[in-house]
Formats: sequence, C-alpha cells, structure tokens
Amino acid sequence: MKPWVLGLTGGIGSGKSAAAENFSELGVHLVDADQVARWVVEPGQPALERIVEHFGREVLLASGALDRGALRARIFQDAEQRKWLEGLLHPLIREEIGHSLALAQSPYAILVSPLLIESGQYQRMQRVLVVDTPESLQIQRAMARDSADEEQVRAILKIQMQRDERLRHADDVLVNDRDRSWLRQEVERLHGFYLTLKGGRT
Ligand SMILES: Nc1ncnc2c1ncn2[C@@H]1O[C@H](COP(=O)(O)OP(=O)(O)OP(=O)(O)O)[C@@H](O)[C@H]1O
Repeated sequence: MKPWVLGLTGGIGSGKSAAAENFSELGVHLVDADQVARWVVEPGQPALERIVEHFGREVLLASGALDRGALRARIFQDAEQRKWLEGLLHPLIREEIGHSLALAQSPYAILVSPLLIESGQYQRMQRVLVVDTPESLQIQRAMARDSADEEQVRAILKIQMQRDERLRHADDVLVNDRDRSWLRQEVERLHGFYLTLKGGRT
C-alpha cells in the first residue's frame, strides 16, 4: 500500500528536526522541504540556469553557487520579481518533494517543513503534527543552536505564523517542553499510534 504522509511543522527552535531525527531512527522515511528547496537551485540544476538568465550573473558567487543574499536583494520589495521566482521554484520543489516521498518504504512518510501551513502544503498531507514548545524555550534553544541573540530570535518569531493558528491545523501536537528522552518517548508513542492508522486517519 502507498505510504501516507505526515506533515511535521512548528515554529523556530521548536524541535522539528530533533523530532524528525527520532522518527527517522524508528525507520520512518523523511523528506525535508528546506533541503529540497536548497537542492533545486544547486549548480547544475536547470532552475539555477533560469535564474541566471533572468537576473544575470550577479546572483552567482565566484564558485558558481547561488548567492542567496544577492538574489534576496533583487526580489526584496519587488513583488513582480518575487512572483517570477516563486513561479519557477514552487512547482519544482513540489515535484521533487513528491518524488522523494514516493521513495518511502515505511508505512508512512514525513514531510518536515517550517512553512507547511503557510505554503498550503498541509492540504496534501493526510495528517499534520505540530511540535509545540513554549516561546521561552524556543528562544533559549534557538539562541544556543545558532549563537543568535534574543532580539534576532524574537524578530523571527514575530514574522512566523502565530502559535494558535498553527495549532488550529494540527491533528496531533507534540509538546516539546521537557528533555530529549521525553521527546524520544513522545515520538515513540506517536509512531505506535501512526502504525495503527490506515491512510493516516483513525
Ligand atoms: N527536548 C529537547 N531538549 C533539549 N534540547 C532540545 C530538545 N528539542 C530540541 N532541542 C534542541 O533545540 C534546538 C532547536 O531544535 P531543532 O533544531 O530541532 O528545531 P527546529 O524546529 O528544527 O528549528 P528551526 O525551524 O529553527 O530550524 C536544537 O539545538 C535541538 O537539538
């Protein structure tokens, strides 16, 4: 039977990657939307050639890789250019995510995406798991991980989807407010439950 797909999301530093890693250790096939988004613009990929044709070689680094900062500067405050770029990349990312999910050998697969809900991707998921972590812990963990200061993390939190709204889209919630062994235990519990589901629904 074709594996069903669980969308896994949460705010900055909530523990999406940490939770995903635990699922992966239990044998669940993972696809990371951020990784796919980076892959489609790697040197040699057709999308990068299209971007260079459109914006010029100034969006490339000397190494031939995409200069993300330069590209961001070109689309910042230019809705038309941003739309062009999204029109190019979004279908490619969607397609690649589809291919990667189809490789799953496990009963279900997981798509990890910080923008699962904002991008509308959640609508193609059979189920949505939100990692929910108290804001103070999100800040503390993101600061420790990225050597960022509190202001930087708060700025990102502010532009992300509000917690309540994210939770409204959740079928399941993993509250990641304790240590790593708790997280592991919660993932094992959810995994046990997911294995009982047919097509992702009860
Ligand atoms: N239960 C936990 N106990 C201790 N540390 C944790 C726990 N869960 C996650 N962490 C740590 O907190 C940091 C943030 O977690 P992680 O990178 O998984 O979050 P994320 O949701 O993927 O974040 P982002 O969207 O910002 O990439 C990491 O350093 C991770 O190892």
